[in-house]
Amino acid sequence: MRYKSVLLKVSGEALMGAQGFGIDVAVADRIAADIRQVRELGVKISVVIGGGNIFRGVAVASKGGDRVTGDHMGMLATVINALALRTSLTKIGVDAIVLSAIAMPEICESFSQRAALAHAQAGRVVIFAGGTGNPFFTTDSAAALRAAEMGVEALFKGTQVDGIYSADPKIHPDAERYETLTHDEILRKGLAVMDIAAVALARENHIPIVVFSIHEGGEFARIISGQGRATIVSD
Ligand SMILES: Nc1ncnc2c1ncn2[C@@H]1O[C@H](COP(=O)(O)OP(=O)(O)O)[C@@H](O)[C@H]1O
Ligand SMILES: O=c1ccn([C@@H]2O[C@H](COP(=O)(O)OP(=O)(O)O)[C@@H](O)[C@H]2O)c(=O)[nH]1
Repeated sequence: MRYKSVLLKVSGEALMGAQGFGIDVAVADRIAADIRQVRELGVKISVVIGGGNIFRGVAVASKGGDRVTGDHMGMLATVINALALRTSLTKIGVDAIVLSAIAMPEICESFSQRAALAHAQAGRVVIFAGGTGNPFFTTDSAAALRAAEMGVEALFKGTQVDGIYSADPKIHPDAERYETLTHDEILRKGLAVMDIAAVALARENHIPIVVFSIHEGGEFARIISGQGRATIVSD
């Protein structure tokens, strides 16, 4: 096994499936099954979940609304997604817990590094909700931050595309796909698959980033086992 402990960033958009908004339970169930498969390989997993399927702060700001309020709404969206993923995991017998960066004790536990490490040690899949808890950040940055706090061996970004390309492959179908890159190359070439703050934080903490398609069932386990299709970023 290439890694023994990883953090998986699940894009909010992935959860909406073909319906274009919200949560497709069948997709959440499939992602949960992928997580269970990797867990069965003996890998410790924690998860940061996005919120873009429900709300993005920039969408409010671009229509003349207040960015900070928009970001608060976006962070709340990640909590909704985290609860859905926990439900899907619990249903298939995987013990999972949601820790939120924004306190909402009636709904889930609040994040602390201590609690997160204790739950992981107890064998639970820890789902981090609420992003970093601060506006003007993204859940990619939250993923790099939690990856550093959990001391994992790699940050897996499960997204809409199967790796990092020389340009956005959705806009430029002829873009070249990279097998490997360094953090520096992503920043230097301005590759937009992950935000700059997230890549810089991962670089500083020497955390490899693995970008792969979350839409391919079983791909997470294949990559962990050294197969599959992904771009691996390391220093
Ligand atoms: N150089 C690039 N390589 C790969 N994907 C890119 C690149 N530039 C832009 N993208 C786009 O970035 C998207 C992933 O970023 P983002 O929308 O933040 O995803 P997520 O919702 O998974 O966090 C991909 O769906 C892809 O269309
Ligand atoms: O630390 C964070 C993480 C997220 N957000 C807000 O939550 C939204 C949803 O997160 P993101 O866009 O990262 O989700 P994804 O792209 O993974 O679906 C963002 O647009 C921001 O408005 C935020 O304010 N701070």
